[in-house]
Amino acid sequence: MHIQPVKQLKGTLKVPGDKSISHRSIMFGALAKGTTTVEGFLTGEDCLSTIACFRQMGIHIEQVQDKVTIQGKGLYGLTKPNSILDVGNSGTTMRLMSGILSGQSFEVNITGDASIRKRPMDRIIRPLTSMNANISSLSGNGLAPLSIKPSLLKPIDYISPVASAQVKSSILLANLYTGSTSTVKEPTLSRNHSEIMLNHFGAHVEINGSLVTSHPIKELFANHVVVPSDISSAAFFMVAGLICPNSDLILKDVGINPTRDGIIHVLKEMNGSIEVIDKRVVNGEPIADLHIKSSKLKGTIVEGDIIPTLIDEIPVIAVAAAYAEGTTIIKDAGELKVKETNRIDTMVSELKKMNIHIEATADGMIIVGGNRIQGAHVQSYDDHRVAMSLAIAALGANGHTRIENSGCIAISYPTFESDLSSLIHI
Ligand SMILES: O=C(O)C1=C[C@@H](OP(=O)(O)O)[C@@H](O)[C@H](O)C1
Ligand SMILES: C=C(OP(=O)(O)O)C(=O)O
Repeated sequence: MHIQPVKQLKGTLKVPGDKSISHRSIMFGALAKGTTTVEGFLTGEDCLSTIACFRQMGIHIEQVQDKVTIQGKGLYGLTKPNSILDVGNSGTTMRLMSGILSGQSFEVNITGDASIRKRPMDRIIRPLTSMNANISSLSGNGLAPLSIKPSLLKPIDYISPVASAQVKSSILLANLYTGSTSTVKEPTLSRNHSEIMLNHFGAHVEINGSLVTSHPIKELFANHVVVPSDISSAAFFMVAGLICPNSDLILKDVGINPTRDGIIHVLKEMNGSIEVIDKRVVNGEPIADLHIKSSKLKGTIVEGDIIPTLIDEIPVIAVAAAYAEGTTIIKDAGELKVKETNRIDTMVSELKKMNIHIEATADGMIIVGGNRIQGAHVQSYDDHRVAMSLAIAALGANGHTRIENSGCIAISYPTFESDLSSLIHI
């Protein structure tokens, strides 16, 4: 991808559907009785991997652009796939599906791409094994490929060492097969889309702060799902609109669930002009339009309980910090090291090439803003969020930027480049 600096960004944009909610609509739709319909589905490669896996397990799924119909077969309707399940680049698919597969009466192996095979799976293997799942790492090192064999699951009261919606959801899904009550306590609350959507499908999941209780149910029932626009995708345009001069953007129908909206708080704290307009609720998920205007940003500290609510947005927050006056410190974000890449290392190495003052710390980064930012030849390391964050950094730089391996953007935001072009006024 080639990016030239821009003079301003202007217009209205509806970014594609939320990735987390899109994955869950397929999984829960497959396990529900009856026909589930989805609108606003994200056609990113990760969500298409989820569709492919469930098709391989005998679920009829029709997908035409962002409209999906799933013929659910109930909690016990999945069938043994003919070959290994491949989640591609998607950690969410691997970890949530493992919870579901632990409760099936067939044996299955799951794998994914080179990045997935380096990401920690012991974080789900441990609690699922405590639930009596027969799940193991085929290489014996806590990494995928995983093998899952049939077993009779029992409930768990799990105190999670990590605030991870993927770990929490994996346990909630496995608990559908225990006929009993399980709880998960997190160090700080992670995104709660599974809890909200499971209840929308007739489950009984209680949320008490960072403690979630899954009560026994007989079955899930099909429903209609409207997917909000993904705040993690909108984040790129929030930062772009703030750092590019004379900009004025409206981002439509963005999911602003409080377990996901940390980026709005941080950018406002940095003096960003973001107005949250027309708040409403769809399928239990709060959404709103966001009005973004160019702003003179200042540095801030991002740490503590807010981190899980903006974990995927930290790469682009680092870009905002580079354009701000003063120093920004990001702490408590060690989870960034186990994403598609080590996002602390990849962002630090590539933003340095753009003449940005940024240093890695043990659990985050320190960015000193206000330097003259230079266009450069940079790498995505096949990490979609890194690629898009670098594209945003390039919009306000001096000179041209070339981003290698930008094709990975299709993992979460296939129309990123054309959406960006639609707002550019050179
Ligand atoms: O549950 C989900 O849909 C997700 C949870 C987060 O991962 P962790 O659970 O590993 O924090 C996030 O980074 C990922 O993009 C999507
Ligand atoms: C970490 C991410 O996704 P996943 O864990 O599903 O691969 C992401 O989209 O930034």
